[in-house]
Amino acid sequence: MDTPVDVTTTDSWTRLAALAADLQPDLRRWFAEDPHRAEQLSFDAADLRVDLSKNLLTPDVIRALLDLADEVGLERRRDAMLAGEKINVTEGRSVLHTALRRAEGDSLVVDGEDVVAQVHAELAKVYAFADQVRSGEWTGVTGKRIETVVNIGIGGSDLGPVMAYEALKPYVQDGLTCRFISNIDPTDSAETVADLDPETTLVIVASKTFGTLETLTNARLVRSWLLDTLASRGIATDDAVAKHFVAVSTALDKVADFGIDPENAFGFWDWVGGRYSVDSAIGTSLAVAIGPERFTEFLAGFRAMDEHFATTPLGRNVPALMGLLNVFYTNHLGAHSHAVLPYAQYLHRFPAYLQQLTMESNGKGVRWDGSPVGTDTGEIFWGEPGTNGQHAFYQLIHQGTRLIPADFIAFAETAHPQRDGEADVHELFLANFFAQTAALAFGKTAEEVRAEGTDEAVVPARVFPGNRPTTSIMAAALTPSVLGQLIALYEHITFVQGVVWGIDSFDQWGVELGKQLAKDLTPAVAGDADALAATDPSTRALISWYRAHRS
Ligand SMILES: O=P(O)(O)OC[C@H]1O[C@](O)(CO)[C@@H](O)[C@@H]1O
Repeated sequence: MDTPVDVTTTDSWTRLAALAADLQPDLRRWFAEDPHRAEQLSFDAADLRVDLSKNLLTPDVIRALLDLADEVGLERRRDAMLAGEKINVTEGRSVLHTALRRAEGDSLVVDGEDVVAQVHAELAKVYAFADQVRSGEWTGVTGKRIETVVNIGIGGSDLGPVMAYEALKPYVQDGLTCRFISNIDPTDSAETVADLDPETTLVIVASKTFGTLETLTNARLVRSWLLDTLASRGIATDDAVAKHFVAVSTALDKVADFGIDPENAFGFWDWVGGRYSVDSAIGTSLAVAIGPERFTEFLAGFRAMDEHFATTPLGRNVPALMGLLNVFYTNHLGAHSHAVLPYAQYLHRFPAYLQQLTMESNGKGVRWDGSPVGTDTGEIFWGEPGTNGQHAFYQLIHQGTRLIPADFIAFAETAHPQRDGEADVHELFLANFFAQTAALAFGKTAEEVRAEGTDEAVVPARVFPGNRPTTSIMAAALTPSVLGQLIALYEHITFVQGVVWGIDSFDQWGVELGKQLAKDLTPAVAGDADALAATDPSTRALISWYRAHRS
């Protein structure tokens, strides 16, 4: 195991701290003094156009960030990940989500297995299944074709599939719909199946471990709903589970224990983290919805970004630059959170997806060798689609006291071109996208406010300080390939930050204690007096209050 570099002891870290202390952000002046700024800080990464010029970047800061990458061995660690070295040290695993999108015929041998060949063998099974469902060859017990696919999973087994399904709605086959159940709140499953016909419903139970309480509970609830409803119609249910349930997991033995025929199960591998798995068989619901051809394009998009990340010199390498920049904001300029603002309604679940990707990956307090990190790690990712956010929280980004770097994402084309009189509505939308980053960067001075004849008493309230950093990401259209590119971009940004901080971005031990305690507390919640007595005073009082108030 490599010893992580303590980033705070590097020369470039010290230089960055000094640069940050002396930094007098002035985007108006920086653009005025350098007519090439926009062009020099805009990059192409696969089909994405990424403009970093409205960030608080100076040539000295860029140089120091690139030196930092050097000092922490970013390229070496990237190459180690891509080659399948066991860089997930706390779990002793390789980190090979990039192998999920390697081209057919490529080869990558890890522990004696060609993982790319394994990936394509499993993809072929997923595609054959998707084709059967889409063509109507796969039917339910009464011979009806499938109209609704219900994916039951949580975390990475839910957020990726639901986000991508929502993003790619225009590509979904007519007559097919996907729904998603994740929460153990019984409301989620009850509401989701309430108006479904079990005869035309297919359930995908998606769980890497097949041991997740929420997913298995929901799967049992939906199985009971399906069997009971069929039985109430006088339909024999002997084959119902086989016809209406399939599974995706790395634990195919547990799938069989649940009662799902392993023939109807799609596998993946422990070298894929849950939050990095939407492009594995975990994306089966998406593959059914958009079809194998589009799913292949989705994977090709990831691959194009992987190639950019793997081969582009760091000075033009977009995930590297964005990851390094995020470190600068977090550790040297005091930013705590990061907004992601897609100007695309179809990306409305993208911020939620990124929350798991970035915060489960980089919310760590020790390095991969167990030593404490000497600096802040992890950013709090959040966001909503534009323009909804503009009328809700942008006030704080424009005029608040906190520094909130923001990524704006937009597409040249819309799936729904419409006119409102003379106006092209997509252009009205894009005008907002362009306006917001300009307003955040350049602000409005007191003189400009006064020049509008504003009453002096309210001038301060109407000043926009500007110098609020943004990154603009654009693509021609939100296609399956472009979505894959966007996801891979953020996967690699997350990786870069993790390398700088010296942490294992691929474990998630921080979720375990709560799970364990929930299990331990279940008897107390159900009324076991001894179990209740063993809890702490606050928890005991809360559970007692609950027991006194339940109906
Ligand atoms: O796919 P599984 O094994 O059900 O896990 C679901 C999610 O739970 C977590 O392990 C966190 O508890 C995530 O990392 C994961 O995506």
